[in-house]
Amino acid sequence: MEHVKRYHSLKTIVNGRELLIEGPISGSELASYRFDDGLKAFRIPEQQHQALIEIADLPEGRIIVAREDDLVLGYVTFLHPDPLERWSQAQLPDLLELGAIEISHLIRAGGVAKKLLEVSFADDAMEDYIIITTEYYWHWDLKGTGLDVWQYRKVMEKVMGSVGMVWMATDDPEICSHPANCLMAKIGKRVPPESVEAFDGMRFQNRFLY
Ligand SMILES: CC(=O)SCCNC(=O)CCNC(=O)[C@H](O)C(C)(C)COP(=O)(O)OP(=O)(O)OC[C@H]1O[C@@H](n2cnc3c(N)ncnc32)[C@H](O)[C@@H]1OP(=O)(O)O
Repeated sequence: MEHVKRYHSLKTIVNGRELLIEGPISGSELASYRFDDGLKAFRIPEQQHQALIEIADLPEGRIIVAREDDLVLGYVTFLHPDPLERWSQAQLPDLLELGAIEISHLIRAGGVAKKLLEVSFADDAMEDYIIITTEYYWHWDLKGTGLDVWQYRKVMEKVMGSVGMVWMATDDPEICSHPANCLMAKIGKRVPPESVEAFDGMRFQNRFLY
């Protein structure tokens, strides 16, 4: 499968900061930007910056950023699922995982997460993919936001739902281990039925239990 990446962008102002939301961008572009210290939800900022640079250059990888001049203040990643996760079992070339979305405290609750996804899905190529995201409450910044798990889950549903990602059932043990965890997905218009069937097969692997 050819992974087509078409650049889109938009401008917005949050907390007096003029932001450019753009992508997919290349690894070398990302390397030329600074990375905000507050982007530390998944790894220390330097390591996360490096990880995103590598994802940007993967054939299927897509990084969309929110930046003020050359300072990255938010990002979202899309790539094939980790080989250790069940979502990679069928080796679907047209399945991408929204692996991480993070916005700096400096500009949170200003609509930037939703705008990152708006720019991500502005590319018609996204209609060729099943896009999934796995929501685990232990990845959430409950302390920083002061939200409880259900309030945070609501925020994630609003962010993901803004581009048509919907909750989907699964018997994945990690997801089922807490009721606030969930799988969300969007199946693109041009995804063939065989891929959807393979995805459904990965969602339910313990049918004999029911
Ligand atoms: C797959 C994964 O990556 S899971 C992990 C997700 N990432 C994290 O938890 C990292 C730390 N958190 C963050 O980076 C951010 O808080 C995010 C990504 C969760 C949200 O980003 P933001 O830019 O603040 O979200 P955005 O402003 O677009 O808000 C989306 C909706 O949630 C609401 N919202 C956002 N933050 C809050 C809050 N703290 N309290 C109440 N509502 C909130 C917004 O008002 C908006 O609601 P609306 O659709 O009714 O207008």
